[in-house]
Amino acid sequence: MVVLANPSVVDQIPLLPSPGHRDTFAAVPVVDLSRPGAARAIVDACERFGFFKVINHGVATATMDRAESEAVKFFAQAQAVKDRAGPAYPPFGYGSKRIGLNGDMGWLEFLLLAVDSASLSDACTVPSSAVFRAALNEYVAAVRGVAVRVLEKMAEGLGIAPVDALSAMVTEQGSDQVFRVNHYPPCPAFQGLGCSATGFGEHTDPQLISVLRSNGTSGLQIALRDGAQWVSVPSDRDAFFVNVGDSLQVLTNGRFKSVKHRVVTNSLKSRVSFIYFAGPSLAQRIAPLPELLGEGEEILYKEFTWGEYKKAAYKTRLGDNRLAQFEK
Ligand SMILES: C=C1C[C@]23C[C@@]1(O)CC[C@H]2[C@@]12CC[C@H](O)[C@@](C)(C(=O)O1)[C@H]2[C@@H]3C(=O)O
Ligand SMILES: O=C(O)CCC(=O)C(=O)O
Ligand SMILES: [Fe+2]
Repeated sequence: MVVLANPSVVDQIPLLPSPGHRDTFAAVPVVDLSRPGAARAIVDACERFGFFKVINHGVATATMDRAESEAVKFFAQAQAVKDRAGPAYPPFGYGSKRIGLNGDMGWLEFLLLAVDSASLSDACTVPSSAVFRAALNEYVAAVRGVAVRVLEKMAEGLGIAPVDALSAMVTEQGSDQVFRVNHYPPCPAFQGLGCSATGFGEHTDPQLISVLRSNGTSGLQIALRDGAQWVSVPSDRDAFFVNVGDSLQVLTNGRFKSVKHRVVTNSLKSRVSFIYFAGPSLAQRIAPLPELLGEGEEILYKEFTWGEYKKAAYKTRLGDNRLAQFEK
């Protein structure tokens, strides 16, 4: 007989097939940010998968380790203490199991935080520990630097001038940057049954790009062939993983794919991930960049601002196709 750890809660979380060795995505595109071919490699990966791994990014291991160990300490606190840092919605803070406001549930707890310029927004006092905050601020400044370099290389690879054509959307005053720390505790309830609890259900990220770093526990999966196949991304705690978001799909008129991804929980090990979501200012117009349109190329999307898209996105469920309502 299988005894569920806490049936009332686990029962509300959808199940996914447990990943097997054959699902491993060994061919994750790897972009070496220190090499001249990076720009071309980024464009190629964004066209093929909307996803790639970044190595030789220059971020100190100590910066990543410090942020991770402080996050582990935060999540190890008593539930009542963590709840004082919540709720996550609206608009920022600690949350557990509920993702968004529309009924999505996952086997995780998280901190959802606003970023102003290159550090956590002072308007949000969570997390309150000065040591944790300092560690996250150092990490956020570094990962934002990686996002900016990736967007610069992307512009170069796409042949768009100036070099900051894309990155300026993130560095300009008022850009809408979000930082998320996810903790997926082990979920042994379904061990041996061929299924696992969903950590974070399938979705695309609405922003331009997201830059993810996790501890050594795998769980992230991406969809290939328009969702026909799910593959597991081998974890690499020294690398960053970049997702193309919906807004970048629109700016490139569908040339770059906003990648569907999800997280499957591990029955024995906990996963800790940091995700920096690079969004533009609310007023930023999101429409295919004229420089990227071929002669006579059909424009696939109605025009909108990031603010309009974000508002619409927050009314949707996680797995919804949020861009559908903006297609022509
Ligand atoms: C169900 C939801 C959670 C989300 C807002 C939404 O209504 C649809 C988009 C979701 C998402 C996915 C990527 C990021 O984790 C996130 C912060 C974002 O910008 O869009 C989440 C939203 C959230 O958790 O608030
Ligand atoms: O935690 C992860 O590894 C991915 C989570 C994610 O996709 C998200 O927070 O949008
Ligand atoms: Fe995501």
